[in-house]
Amino acid sequence: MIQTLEQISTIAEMRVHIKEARRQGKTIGMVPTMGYLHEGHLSLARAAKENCDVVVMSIFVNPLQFGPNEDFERYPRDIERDRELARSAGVDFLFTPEVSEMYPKPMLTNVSVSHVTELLCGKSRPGHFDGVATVVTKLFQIVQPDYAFFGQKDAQQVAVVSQMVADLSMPVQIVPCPIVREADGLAMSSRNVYLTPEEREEALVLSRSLKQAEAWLYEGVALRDIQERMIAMISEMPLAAIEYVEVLRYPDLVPVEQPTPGESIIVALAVRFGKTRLIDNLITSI
Ligand SMILES: Nc1ncnc2c1ncn2[C@@H]1O[C@H](COP(=O)(O)OP(=O)(O)OP(=O)(O)O)[C@@H](O)[C@H]1O
Ligand SMILES: CC(C)(CO)[C@@H](O)C(=O)[O-]
Ligand code: BAL
Repeated sequence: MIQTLEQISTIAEMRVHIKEARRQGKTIGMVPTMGYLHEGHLSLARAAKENCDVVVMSIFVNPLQFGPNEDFERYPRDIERDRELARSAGVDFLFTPEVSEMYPKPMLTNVSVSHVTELLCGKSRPGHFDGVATVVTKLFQIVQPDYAFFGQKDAQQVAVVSQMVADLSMPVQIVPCPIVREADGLAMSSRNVYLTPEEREEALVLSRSLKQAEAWLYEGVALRDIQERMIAMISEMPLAAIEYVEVLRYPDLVPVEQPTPGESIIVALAVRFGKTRLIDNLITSI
């Protein structure tokens, strides 16, 4: 069957299609993104297609989640290419609102999740997760998905959105999906295009250090020592500037001395290479 895709840019039109899908008793899967699609995004769309009758992908670079000195203006955008990739991954509706459609007036409402937002990216990007929680709430209100697919590359985002959905009894199931990597281990990210060849080469230390951390974890190395060894390993790269390396319990993001068997542990990092901020993580248990 030929996959067709409809691009929609207004909330009103999106609602018409959602209403019709619901009338036909179809299940709706949503994949929220900021576009400039890569295999990571497409893996979410395919997972949605396997599990839902109708797949809605949103592409919206959300100004609310960017700090004043961050890359909102220069965030990569290519809607023509994205449309074709989304279609080939089984997306039925591509929701691409302008900022003026999503925020026609100054926003006086803010959705804020506490605790799990107070460290890692939440600490280094103040207000970021308020912006995420607010726009995700709004997208869920518009699309009313039964399932929403998020990548574990943004593991803290999964923890924040899952907490929000549980706390506010939102009628949607969050489906976390595994990190997709390049053949050499670099986690796929739209921001990888910013990297110079030298920065990209050095950035391989991130996935390498996470693999090493996993081995140390199984050997019973203390979590604090794992953190210190990773910092030493990444610091050997002249172009790397570490924002954080943390080992915490997941998904509540609480520091623990040593993991107990079966308990999920996240090793999470954010490191800058030149102007590019990369994140990566590993979630595992002993
Ligand atoms: N490598 C990846 N593997 C799996 N999911 C991913 C990957 N990269 C992004 N995603 C997921 O895609 C969704 C949209 O993310 P987003 O559009 O911010 O892409 P991104 O590549 O993470 O961008 P950036 O790294 O520049 O923030 C999120 O749920 C995110 O976790
Ligand atoms: C979930 C999201 C689309 C909200 O803007 C964004 O944070 C992202 O792309 O991960
Ligand atoms: N994937 C997280 C979106 C952001 O960096 O703003």
